[in-house]
Amino acid sequence: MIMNLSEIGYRRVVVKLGTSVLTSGSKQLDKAHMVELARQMATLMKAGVEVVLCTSGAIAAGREHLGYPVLPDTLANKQLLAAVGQSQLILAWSQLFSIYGLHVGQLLLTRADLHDRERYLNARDSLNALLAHGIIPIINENDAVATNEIKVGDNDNLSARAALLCDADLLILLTDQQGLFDADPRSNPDAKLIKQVVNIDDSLRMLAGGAVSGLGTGGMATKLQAADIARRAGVEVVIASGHHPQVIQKSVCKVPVGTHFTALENPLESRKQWILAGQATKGKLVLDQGAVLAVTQKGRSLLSKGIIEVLGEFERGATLQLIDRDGKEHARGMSRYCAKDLIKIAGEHSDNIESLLGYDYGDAIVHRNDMVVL
Ligand SMILES: Nc1ncnc2c1ncn2[C@@H]1O[C@H](COP(=O)(O)OP(=O)(O)O)[C@@H](O)[C@H]1O
Ligand SMILES: N[C@@H](CCC(=O)OP(=O)(O)O)C(=O)O
Repeated sequence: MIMNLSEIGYRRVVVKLGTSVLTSGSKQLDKAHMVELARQMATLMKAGVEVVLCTSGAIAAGREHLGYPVLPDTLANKQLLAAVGQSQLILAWSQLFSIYGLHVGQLLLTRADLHDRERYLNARDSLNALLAHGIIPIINENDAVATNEIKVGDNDNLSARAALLCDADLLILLTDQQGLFDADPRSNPDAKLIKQVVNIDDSLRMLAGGAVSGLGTGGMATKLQAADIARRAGVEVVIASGHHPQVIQKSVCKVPVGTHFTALENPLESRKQWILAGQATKGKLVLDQGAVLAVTQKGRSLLSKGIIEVLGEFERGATLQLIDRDGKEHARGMSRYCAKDLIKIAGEHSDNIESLLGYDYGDAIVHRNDMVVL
């Protein structure tokens, strides 16, 4: 297939490779296939498209290197395998890209690096510096040190956050299926490929199941979360098979492949992207119907009057999920009050905040500038 790289529509691309692609379903890294993927990425770099690689496979590589016979069970064992495997993985990528005269630079991130605004900006500078020098940034989660508390948890979400971090215009999630199907194709042979997605809603989320076997994390459910984060920030997304011929080139040249997600025309501003992508949610506020309407339809801040219940323990500045009585999440945002204060003022008129607490940080519990409506 001849592709006209001069007509490429994208400037900066994040490619995420799942364990399923890197091992081709086996118990070891499939280096023959990795070299083909490296070749496709190198071709793009040479054509002037900047490529950021988000690679899984550390745990699989660790298991291969140590001859570990069974899947890791405990967190400590996963960390052990990731510590051994990450060095094998980056060595493999470094050798494979060197065939094409390219250098790589490694960034191992945790949620904490994306949570803190200063660290977030530092990581962004480092990514930009690598790209400015024609070096391929290779990202993975820092599994060896990350506990569940500070883990992003899966590389699909991590790659979406990376796409925001480096202001990419395309995110390509490569896996062992042709794309998103209307049911898990492993258990439903008649499942149909969904070629185009313009809106991610609950009915679509219902179709996306978890990972079924091996070392994959999250299955299609986390890929859909990643696609949602990315497209809200104005990044287009492709989910496709990592074994489809020329899949990376085709995605970048807009040749239809897998499932394509259109980006929102009016992407979130950078601070809101950070709220959505960087933070772990620490608690939930249950809103009455009027508050849900005010927040989602009228662009208002959340006031104490509309809060029915406060769930979880959190400090001021924590990111919270704003949910309705049925538990459906409508928005996410940063709270100007801690949980203990909110328990006292929930359901109360804003005028009473000062008398109830002895101080007040303003009427808005979650200000609309600190909120992302989902
Ligand atoms: N609706 C769906 N469409 C496609 N795949 C699905 C769907 N629901 C669940 N899956 C599963 O998701 C798996 C891919 O996710 P995962 O195992 O985490 O791969 P990776 O290692 O590439 O991230 C597929 O093998 C498939 O069984
Ligand atoms: N960070 C882990 C992979 C986590 C993950 O999300 O895996 P996958 O679902 O295969 O993309 C590793 O390198 O093994």
